[in-house]
Amino acid sequence: MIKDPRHIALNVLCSWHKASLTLDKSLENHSEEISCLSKNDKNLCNALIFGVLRHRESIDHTLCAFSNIPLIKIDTAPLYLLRITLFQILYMDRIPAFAAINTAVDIAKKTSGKKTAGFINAVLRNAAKNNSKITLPDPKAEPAKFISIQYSLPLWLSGKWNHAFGFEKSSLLCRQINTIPPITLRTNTLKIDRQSLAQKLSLVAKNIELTEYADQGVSFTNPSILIREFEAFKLGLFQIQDEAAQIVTQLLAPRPGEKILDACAGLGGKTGHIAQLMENKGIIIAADVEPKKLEFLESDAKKLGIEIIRTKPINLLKTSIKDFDFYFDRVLIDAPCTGLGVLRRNPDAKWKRSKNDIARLAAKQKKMLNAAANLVKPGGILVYAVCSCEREENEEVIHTFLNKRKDFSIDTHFKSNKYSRLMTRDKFLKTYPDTNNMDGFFAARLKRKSRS
Ligand SMILES: C[S@@+](CC[C@H](N)C(=O)[O-])C[C@H]1O[C@@H](n2cnc3c(N)ncnc32)[C@H](O)[C@@H]1O
Repeated sequence: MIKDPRHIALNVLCSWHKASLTLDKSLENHSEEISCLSKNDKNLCNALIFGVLRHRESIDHTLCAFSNIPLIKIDTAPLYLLRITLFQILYMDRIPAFAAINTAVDIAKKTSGKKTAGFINAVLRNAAKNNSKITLPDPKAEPAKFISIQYSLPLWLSGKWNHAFGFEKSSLLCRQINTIPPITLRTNTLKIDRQSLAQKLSLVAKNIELTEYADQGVSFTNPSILIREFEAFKLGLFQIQDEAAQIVTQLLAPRPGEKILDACAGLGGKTGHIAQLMENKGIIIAADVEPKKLEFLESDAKKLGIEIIRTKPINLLKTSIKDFDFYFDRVLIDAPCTGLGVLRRNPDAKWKRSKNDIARLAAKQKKMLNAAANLVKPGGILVYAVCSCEREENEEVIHTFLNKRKDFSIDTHFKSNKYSRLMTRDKFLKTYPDTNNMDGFFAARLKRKSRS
């Protein structure tokens, strides 16, 4: 079994790159090798994988200047080995350049042969010596290109953000996306209060803070052990969830005794929160097109002490009210989306998403919102949410919906002083990593007209 953290990082990145895998899946496929590493080596392996994915475009800009072979013609394994090693040289100060290069050459000999190892050695030594001479595009003349290289964003996306948000906001957003986010969780108030949980966490993590906008959130850094090994986790005292995701459920504002549909429940991050706000009284139907996710959700709900969830595998696009016994007081549709609002946590997505994905998912979101709307009772509430800041997946979905569905309107009467600063003038919830230090989310709270 491979024991070097750099070699394992290389394997994780190569299998992520070659197959249509998410980074999480690729990490899971290599979990046996990773679990045998010491704590320090695990941290290094993680830092290399995430670091390369965060800074890939900037690294490639430097590599291009020192490689006599165009990067597109270099095989995946040597290319990622170059990226991993250059990341260590440019962004980490704990490993001397010569040591990082020697290790890369050793790995290259094993994985790609002597000739490639020689090429890697030459490119890296040259890059280590001369990287300070590299220049960036002029931000005034080529703003999108500058953002793309300086902050490592694919050019199509830097162009889109520069157009949508302007140069300054895009730069701040990109800078924040490349930082390591705090870990945020939501207290399971069915079992413990937030203060007591924070106290327990202070034994195993640093920089414990109560979130400002989410009522039950706690954030922290530097866990001393894996989170799944926290005693509080094993006891079901919390669920990991970003502050923005918690606010979405606060916007739904479910009450005890109601009937709620979580139409895209996934692994149940928001379902658990709904149950808490309902004080474990009423009915929640947790639906998703992937039954495997619902199996996980069920076992997690048991651990959290929730008794009011019924799971239902459905394709929302092929569902009507006949598939349910009743209309719902509230429906949450946390729709499948590009995930471009959570690049800080999932930097792999920026290299796998494309412009077409935005259009394709926006079309699906419109259909799903319409289908979910048919399940809301007159006078009931429908919340649409996505973890993306793209207009096509945000306002455009809602405007298309409201143009067609005259039986719905934006619920302007809902008041929450606590997070009114996060609401736009049109009463949409919008969060950004740079301005709010949260994931980028969009949510709209809609109300179905009562029968007159
Ligand atoms: C953004 S995720 C939901 C995350 C979840 N609500 C949470 O907070 O953990 C979107 C979910 O929609 C589900 N989905 C995609 N297409 C669907 C469809 N046609 N019908 C029902 N669910 C669907 C996906 O399987 C995925 O779990």
